[in-house]
Amino acid sequence: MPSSLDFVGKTLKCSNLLASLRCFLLLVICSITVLSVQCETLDRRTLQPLSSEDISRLLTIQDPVKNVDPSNPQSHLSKILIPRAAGTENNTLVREYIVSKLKSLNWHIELDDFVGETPVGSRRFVNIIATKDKDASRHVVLSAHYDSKYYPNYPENQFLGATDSAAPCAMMLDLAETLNPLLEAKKKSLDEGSEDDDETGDTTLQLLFFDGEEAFVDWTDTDSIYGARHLAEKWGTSYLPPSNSVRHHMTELDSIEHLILLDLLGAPNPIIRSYFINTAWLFDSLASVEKRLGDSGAFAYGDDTSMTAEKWTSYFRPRTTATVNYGYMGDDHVPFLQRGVSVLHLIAEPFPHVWHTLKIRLLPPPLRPTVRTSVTHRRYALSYGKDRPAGDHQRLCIGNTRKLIAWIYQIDEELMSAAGGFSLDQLMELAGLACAQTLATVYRKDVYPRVLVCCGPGNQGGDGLVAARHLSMFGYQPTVYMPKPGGKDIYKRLQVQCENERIPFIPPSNDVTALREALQRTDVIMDALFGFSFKPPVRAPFDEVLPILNESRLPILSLDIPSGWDVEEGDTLKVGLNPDVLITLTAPKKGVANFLGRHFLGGRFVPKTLQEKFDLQLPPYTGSDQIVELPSAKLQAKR
Ligand SMILES: NC(=O)C1=CN([C@@H]2O[C@H](COP(=O)(O)OP(=O)(O)OC[C@H]3O[C@@H](n4cnc5c(N)ncnc54)[C@H](OP(=O)(O)O)[C@@H]3O)[C@@H](O)[C@H]2O)[C@H](O)CC1
Ligand SMILES: [K+]
Repeated sequence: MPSSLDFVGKTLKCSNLLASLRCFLLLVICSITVLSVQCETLDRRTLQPLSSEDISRLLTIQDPVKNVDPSNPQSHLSKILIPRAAGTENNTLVREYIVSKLKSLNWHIELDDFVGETPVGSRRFVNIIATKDKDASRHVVLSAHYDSKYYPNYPENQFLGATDSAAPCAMMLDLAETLNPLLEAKKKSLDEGSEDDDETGDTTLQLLFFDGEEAFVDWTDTDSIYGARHLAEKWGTSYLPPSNSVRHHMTELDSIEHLILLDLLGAPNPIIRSYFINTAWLFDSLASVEKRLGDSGAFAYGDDTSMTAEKWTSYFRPRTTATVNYGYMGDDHVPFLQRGVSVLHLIAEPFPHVWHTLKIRLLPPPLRPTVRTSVTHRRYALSYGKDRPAGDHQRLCIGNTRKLIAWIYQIDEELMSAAGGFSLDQLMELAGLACAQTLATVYRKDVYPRVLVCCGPGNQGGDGLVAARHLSMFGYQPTVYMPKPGGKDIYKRLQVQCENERIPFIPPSNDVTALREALQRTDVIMDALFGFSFKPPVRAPFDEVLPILNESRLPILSLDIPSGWDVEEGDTLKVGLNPDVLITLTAPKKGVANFLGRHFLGGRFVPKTLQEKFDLQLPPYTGSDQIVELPSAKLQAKR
């Protein structure tokens, strides 16, 4: 499958990604070791800490990169990383690979094989259940899904789902391989009676590889998590034969100590949160294992200096009483959670920026330009916390947009008229501040310090300059890229203000070499290129700039409308940026009605008189916030 391998090489070879995979692998290995090998009782709230010897032993048992290295065609990751939608031949190939690897390690394999009804007809699904000690009556379960998203047509059907969830599956296989000698030694000493530990002796590690997690059409309660729904239902009514260690009427589900679900892991710098209070202690234990590893230098890898003992930063968002939980996401754990299983959901949130996008290099040679296609299906539902805006607001804003673009010009004009009393400087200051606040809300500065603020020649470029100044004040390290500066006096003054803040500028040029270099030193892109006055098609030098930004695979936050999108029609020409986050100013434009990323509203300057005049039903801002988050388009559709 040359196209897949080429794609993998291009996307995953970067050292920070490999370092990230490696870190997570170490972390999971160490934590699961603590859980399955060392701890005395699993439901206790403290786990026995790892000694320095334990850590070095775990690091030296096996090279932590070998199995997750996508440039090695023999790695587990390479073997799994093919399009593998449920019911396809490739899905069978991947399943056979997983099963054969685990069988060779002497794990007990059970297949949960069934036919399910999907919107595209009947499909076969097969969950893989791998148990180290089949006689043990209690299970610490580690799980991920091995299917990839189904698409009917080329090129979308080449979608690989690297983080979703090939990398987690490869991590689980690596874990099985790494821990196997320890688990076997433990079993042997228990069998020989040289270790007297009734509780851990009856607990084993179980790996669940779910099939059919992805929706065939759109994520709904019935078109998603086919494998997990089937298994949770089946296990809820399958009783274990009574024995010394199995109490009467104990179901397979009762045998699960904790179900740990890995999803969307493998991209650099994930933010992982605690979602459930009954596994918060486990989450904290993982964070402390991570600290132990990080501080001991175990994450340092190759030439990448960002993971040294002094520099590494945590993947775990600390739990505080003030932390607002977004509730749970629709994923394979839900049917288990609903039946009372204790769950730890380890998922990157926000989702990796490679997620929801297909980034496919088309082969055979000659290589065609990389195409980036928006994925039309999102597959999760976030239950919103109480502090979220009511779900109707986006509909109300967008519902009025037929005339909105004309209105927006008129609102702008009226704001800056004698009756409105505003100057452009004032509006731009508030707009730019809202944009900086959005970036700081989504991308924390210890993980995403280096922001490349890409500014266009119009007022939106001015918003970008204001945002760059505020970001610098907030402690970020912005760099401004403005290939074609606009002529207005206000932009020159804003540039002076940035220079006084010692913000570096990339010299204006039609040559994109400097941009490419700057992207190597960037953590997140702020797209302040074009706003509501953009008229397709994209002209030079921006026709070169937009694909370079997309291909960088860095997270993108767009101002007002993703650059290159038609304000009314959206990304119809497929040349626009594909941002993860959007901060709309004044009111959402019709063109972004189907934007699927996180969507904020800013521009808290529209006075009551204009809101009434233009019948703008804007959501309420909270306190002194300059922004308010809108429910995603997908959530709207689900309501
Ligand atoms: N009330 C508000 O919401 C406020 C919003 N603000 C921000 O301002 C922009 C709108 O600003 P405007 O100056 O009207 O225009 P843009 O920034 O969108 O862009 C105009 C420049 O872009 C060039 N352009 C247009 N189309 C193309 C293209 N296809 N290829 C290349 N270049 C293009 C255009 O070039 P010209 O050669 O045509 O002149 C312009 O130079 C809004 O979206 C908000 O972000 C205000 O800051 C505050 C109030
Ligand atoms: K933009």
